[in-house]
Amino acid sequence: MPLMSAPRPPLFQRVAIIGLGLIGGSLAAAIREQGLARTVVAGSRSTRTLEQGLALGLIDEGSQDLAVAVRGADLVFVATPVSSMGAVLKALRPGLAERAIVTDGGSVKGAVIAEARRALGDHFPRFVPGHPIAGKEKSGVEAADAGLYRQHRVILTPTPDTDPSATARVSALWAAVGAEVLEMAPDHHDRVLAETSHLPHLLAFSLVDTLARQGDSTEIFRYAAGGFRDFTRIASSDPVMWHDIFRENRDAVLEALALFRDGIDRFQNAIEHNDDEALMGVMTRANAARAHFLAMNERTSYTRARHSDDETGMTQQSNPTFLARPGGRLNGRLRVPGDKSMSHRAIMLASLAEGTTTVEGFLEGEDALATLQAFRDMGVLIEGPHHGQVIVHGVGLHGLKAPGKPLYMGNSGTSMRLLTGLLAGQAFDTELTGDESLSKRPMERVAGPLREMGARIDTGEGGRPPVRIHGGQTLKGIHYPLPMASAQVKSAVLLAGLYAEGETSVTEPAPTRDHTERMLGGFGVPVRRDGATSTVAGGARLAAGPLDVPADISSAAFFLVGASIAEGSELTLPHVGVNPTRTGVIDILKLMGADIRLENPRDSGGEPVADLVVRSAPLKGIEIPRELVPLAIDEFPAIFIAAACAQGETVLRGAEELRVKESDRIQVMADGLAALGVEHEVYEDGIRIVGGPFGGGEVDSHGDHRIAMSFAMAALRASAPITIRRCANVATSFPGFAELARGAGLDLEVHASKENE
Ligand SMILES: O=C(O)C1=C[C@@H](OP(=O)(O)O)[C@@H](O)[C@H](O)C1
Ligand SMILES: C=C(OP(=O)(O)O)C(=O)O
Repeated sequence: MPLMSAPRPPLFQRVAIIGLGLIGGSLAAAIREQGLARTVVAGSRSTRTLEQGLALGLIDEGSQDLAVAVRGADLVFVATPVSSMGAVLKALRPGLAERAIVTDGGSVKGAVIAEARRALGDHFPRFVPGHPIAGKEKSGVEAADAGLYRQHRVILTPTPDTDPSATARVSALWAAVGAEVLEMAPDHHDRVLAETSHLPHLLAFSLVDTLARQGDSTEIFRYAAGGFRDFTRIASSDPVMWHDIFRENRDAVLEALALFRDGIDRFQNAIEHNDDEALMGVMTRANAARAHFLAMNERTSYTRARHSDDETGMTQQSNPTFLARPGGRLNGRLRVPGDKSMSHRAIMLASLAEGTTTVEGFLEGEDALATLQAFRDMGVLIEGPHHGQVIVHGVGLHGLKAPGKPLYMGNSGTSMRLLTGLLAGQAFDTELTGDESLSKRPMERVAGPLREMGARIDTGEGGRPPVRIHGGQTLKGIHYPLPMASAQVKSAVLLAGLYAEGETSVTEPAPTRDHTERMLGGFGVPVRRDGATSTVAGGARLAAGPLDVPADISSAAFFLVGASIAEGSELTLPHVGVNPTRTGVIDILKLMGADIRLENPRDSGGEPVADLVVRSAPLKGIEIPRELVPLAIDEFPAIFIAAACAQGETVLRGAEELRVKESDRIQVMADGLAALGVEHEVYEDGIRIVGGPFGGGEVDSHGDHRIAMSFAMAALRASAPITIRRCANVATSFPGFAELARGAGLDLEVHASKENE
């Protein structure tokens, strides 16, 4: 919002900046640039600094007398070193107007608040402690930069005595200069900063000093390459400032240092004792944690990033918008990412196995990563993922450890439901949480049968997450007739059955995906299958072995539909899993007239795979056979788009399960179709869609990955662009979708936007 067009009243009349260095000078510059105050005054002991400030146009006036500098100001920003804050506040106090708000930029809050309370006396409620987290290695007024605070965080730490209206005005100022403002208790701030800023600075100073004191230090520095330079960049920071910070935040810094010392001792031990597992454990956990915070800082959609956001409210989510333009066709050969259902199960079973399992083709999407992270949190050493390869060092059926915090399942129903079954048999308690969408999905469907087995499980309001599982229960095998066709419920019961006395069996009303049964077999645990009933015996041991995860037919489905509806298309999708419990989408599209061929059918570790070849073909509307519904359950959003492009009507019934997926997929698809002008009628358990030409428009995916990707494909046949909102969750099942689709010929742009889900 640069100062241009319509004049608006400035936020403040007269702002006094005390201490015109990088931090104070940059705020002065930003206030100037944005027209946020009529007058900016500076107070500084140094005439040279004041002259520079005037010469650079940062301030209108300056005074060496701080009480004079603040006279008549409605906002005072103190940006002097923390150690001098008490004296500075005392010096300016006599000049403060009654309603003046005072705020600061000190990087330690507890000590500054104590000083401010003493120095300001009855004016203390108008003091708003703050800390802009921004800086450069350069210092001084000449480094002032109006953009310094843009997209940086500012933490305000008001006390119970702080006047909320003063906090609100300071917050408005920081927001106006482009910062993201958050509030935090002062001691929390000091602890967090000790760990994330003060400790790394201390380590950088210490490492450089330690090496410099050695006799041959010039040698070391001459040959020190990137690692040394990267690690010690911050040792160039201002020693006086850091001296103050270490002193003022003494307790929290010492605590952080003690924590670090424990960590470094563990590292030393592992090297000394050639403990490869411990060493790899430290580094793979560190890799994962770093990926987590990078994603958080870059505000990418990322399960682990969102987790932290939920916990701390620290960052706002970026939730991209897809803009898909009409026309085009799809051509080429493209491998879609690994199967999501199998990736979840691979991590789970490999973790419970004895020995090391190498998984190839693992889906590096958020849902599968949520499962992976959960097992890391329960002490399993997992290397990767790296180009789809994951190496899991199994801990055996009883080797999981209690996690230190609730396990976050993100957007993933499969993770939460399967884990509920698996955790019901553990000796420790666990809690499973999820994002906004998952928190609305039914969990009693798994908790119910598990309780029949003797598990103790609490679900949240209305039977939804969080799910609390009380460990240490003795489970007994049951026979459970599934009330709905759900592979997740079936799998949860079978996984609990591994821990139960005797046999556990489930009978399903219609066939659903059987990856759990097949993969258990692959790990050497026999699953007896008798018609619709599958049975496992408790206490079996899982034996590790290599696993290959084929490409996900659910992800291929978007391309099967896209190539079918866009004239002139021909696509080859290699190595797709074609387990007969998953191929409903191929059967349905073929019934509609699609031209899809399965080439090179083969077996891959107990799962059938093939290369799919699809060519565009005129589609016709059909009545979808009910028995195909569970075999295509995740593909209906894409099938609805095929129906919209078909000649005649397509009718789906018996699909009420679609209402409890990541969104209500019947209603949300119907709303999107309505936006494009596609005629349809909604039923409780399905939909009727009348095919024909349709337009563009704006569609809300409701954060549902499959809805977003389906409407992207619809653009191939729309007469105008389709804008699809809230597409971040595409990364749950199909990271890289936009690039892959674009490479095949879809005109798709991804725009960043900052909407919260
Ligand atoms: O077991 C699985 O991996 C899945 C089962 C299905 O859910 P339901 O069991 O709820 O039908 C499916 O929708 C989901 O994407 C994955
Ligand atoms: C329903 C789905 O997944 P989940 O239940 O694991 O969230 C899906 O991927 O379409």
